[in-house]
Amino acid sequence: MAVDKSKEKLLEVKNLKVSFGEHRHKHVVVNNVSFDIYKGETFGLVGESGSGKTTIGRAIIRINPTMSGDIFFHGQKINGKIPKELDREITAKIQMIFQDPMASLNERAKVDYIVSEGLLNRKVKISESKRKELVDKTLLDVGLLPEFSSRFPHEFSGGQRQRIGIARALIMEPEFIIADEPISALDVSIRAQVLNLLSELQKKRNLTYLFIAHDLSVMRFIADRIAVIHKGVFVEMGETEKIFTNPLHPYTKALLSAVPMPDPIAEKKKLLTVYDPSIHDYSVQKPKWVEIEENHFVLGNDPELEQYKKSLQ
Ligand SMILES: Nc1ncnc2c1ncn2[C@@H]1O[C@H](COP(=O)(O)OP(=O)(O)OP(=O)(O)O)[C@@H](O)[C@H]1O
Repeated sequence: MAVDKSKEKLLEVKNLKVSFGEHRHKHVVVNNVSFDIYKGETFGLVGESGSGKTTIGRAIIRINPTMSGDIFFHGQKINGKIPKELDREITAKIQMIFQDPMASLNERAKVDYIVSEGLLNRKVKISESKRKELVDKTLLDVGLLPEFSSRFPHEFSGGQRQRIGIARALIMEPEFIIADEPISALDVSIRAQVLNLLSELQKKRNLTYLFIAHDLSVMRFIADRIAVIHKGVFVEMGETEKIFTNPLHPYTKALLSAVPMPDPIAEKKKLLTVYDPSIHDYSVQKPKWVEIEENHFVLGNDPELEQYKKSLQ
């Protein structure tokens, strides 16, 4: 899907910085990141382990405080101090699906409770019969049977548990879902099913996704646009097919050439052999983030940008 700029910008992230630690121990892990996500699209974040992808997701959902920059949802600022009413609204409208369905579900609670926990915490209560009806419907929507609601998480397979995680998000009727490596902890044989489920739900419910993954083949399948992040900084952003067929930044090229490995440390080591950040000489001029062609952004200093431009001709 090409970017349709006439569509509403659902989420706008402007010059976002996130840091951890205090004073001398402070380290910035997301540095000056800007992007928009249009309603109905899937925006992918790719980059190696530790590059800051999850931190961005958690900043949007207000788990991580932001150091500077702005995040807007439907044009309303949602980071920093915000009115209670807005906080409540976005708590429902923005949901997250987590990587590890084995760790993210409360083992001692039944599916019925897990799936409707968000509803129970809401200010406006719904009737018990309506709640049950919603749980049943949502379970069906994610391909599970309503009678599963009286069971405990350990009675399910990894794929089914991830479906429970998806149901828990969906029941809140969100508009925007942050899917943080939602299939990477699953058995290879069922990854496609869960990915297809997410695609179907997106169409049926007009959902917008921020999809975080380090596996590029997954990204190519699911994302309309992607941003490539390296050490907390965006190095390239554009339509997925364009990035795959015409990567400009050397880090993007390195990512595309490296086959993903299950062990993040091994993957990092391998990437280091194909991408050496010291190739960039930023001592004279700091790199700029520019739109090198329509909807295609890249980071570079003037000589690099010149070279990228030439390679597009
Ligand atoms: N709560 C925290 N306190 C301190 N440092 C943190 C915290 N959360 C994340 N970090 C650090 O921030 C950096 C970015 O981490 P983040 O989890 O966002 O990366 P990621 O790209 O999502 O990686 P992964 O794919 O491994 O989840 C890492 O160096 C990490 O150690």
